[in-house]
Amino acid sequence: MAISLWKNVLQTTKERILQQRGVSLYNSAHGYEEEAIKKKLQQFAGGSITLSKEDDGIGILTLNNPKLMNAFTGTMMLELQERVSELENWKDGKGLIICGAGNTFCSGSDLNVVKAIANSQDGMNMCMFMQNTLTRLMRLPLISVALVQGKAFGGGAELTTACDFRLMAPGSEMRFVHKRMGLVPGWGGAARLVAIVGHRAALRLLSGATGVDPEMARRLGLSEETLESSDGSGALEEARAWLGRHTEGPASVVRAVKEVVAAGRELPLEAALRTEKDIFGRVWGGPANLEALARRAKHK
Ligand SMILES: CCC(=O)SCCNC(=O)CCNC(=O)[C@H](O)C(C)(C)COP(=O)(O)OP(=O)(O)OC[C@H]1O[C@@H](n2cnc3c(N)ncnc32)[C@H](O)[C@@H]1OP(=O)(O)O
Repeated sequence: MAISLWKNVLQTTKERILQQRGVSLYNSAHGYEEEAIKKKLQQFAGGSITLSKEDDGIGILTLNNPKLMNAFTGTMMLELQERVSELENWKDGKGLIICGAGNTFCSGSDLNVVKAIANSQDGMNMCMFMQNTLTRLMRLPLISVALVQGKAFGGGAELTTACDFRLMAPGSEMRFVHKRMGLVPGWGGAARLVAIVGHRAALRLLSGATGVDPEMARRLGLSEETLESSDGSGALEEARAWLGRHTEGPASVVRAVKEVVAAGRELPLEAALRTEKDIFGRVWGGPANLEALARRAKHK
């Protein structure tokens, strides 16, 4: 009796921890040295990650390093972590679009950084740092879209898989180039790709370092839609309109929708069901629910 009670408490605590945003996958118990890798990444400056939080509850996160096809410098990795913390605290947020400056998405890690930290200790720390950040990004209670223009290569392709959806502009390309670099994805991109396209397609894309155009991405279920516009502002407007259709309504409800799906994706069935019950309890009889009942909403 006492043992089963204890097991239940442990299980519930584990579920709560999983659900908590901002909780990192890795800590010092895993040999992760966060302060050491932050200090190292700080030495490789350049580019920036900007976040604009709009009144309609949509955030626009822009990778800015167009000189290097928006490759991730060390300081950009640090800034991404800061922006994710900011988004975790944005209670009015409903959606997020991630895009790159200069009509291209991101060419992965800055190869100058890769060269400089090509030793096991730094590599593992950088890998854990980016997995922590991208897992927190994936778990945000915001519906997220990667707007792929130009190239999304290497870590850039991995970043797109941390979003709920991908929209591709005409002529754009995603490519997991890691194998050609003697690598495998390390930012969580392989695990997420398998979840999105299945293990056979993921193996094909990784083992062939295959370029994926918008049509192939649609066929694989990697992209939701091919946009009409290939220029920066036109594509962004289309992405906003697309996301706007999924983020219509009060933030409390949109965020709850994302949360039940995230629980279903990440938790074992019973834990997911319990989480769904808790989230249901938050919206049931809430202002949006009462308002819909009062207006006798019909769904034609
Ligand atoms: C997490 C693991 C990883 O992400 S490993 C890194 C994986 N990424 C790569 O290997 C990408 C290497 N780059 C490329 O294949 C090409 O530059 C791509 C992205 C196809 C773009 O080609 P293209 O349109 O012809 O432009 P370009 O080659 O002239 O590039 C413009 C300038 O940007 C630079 N650049 C590009 N990508 C990176 C990168 N990842 N790190 C550092 N620099 C990069 C290019 O070297 C070029 O610079 P420069 O004008 O020659 O000084």
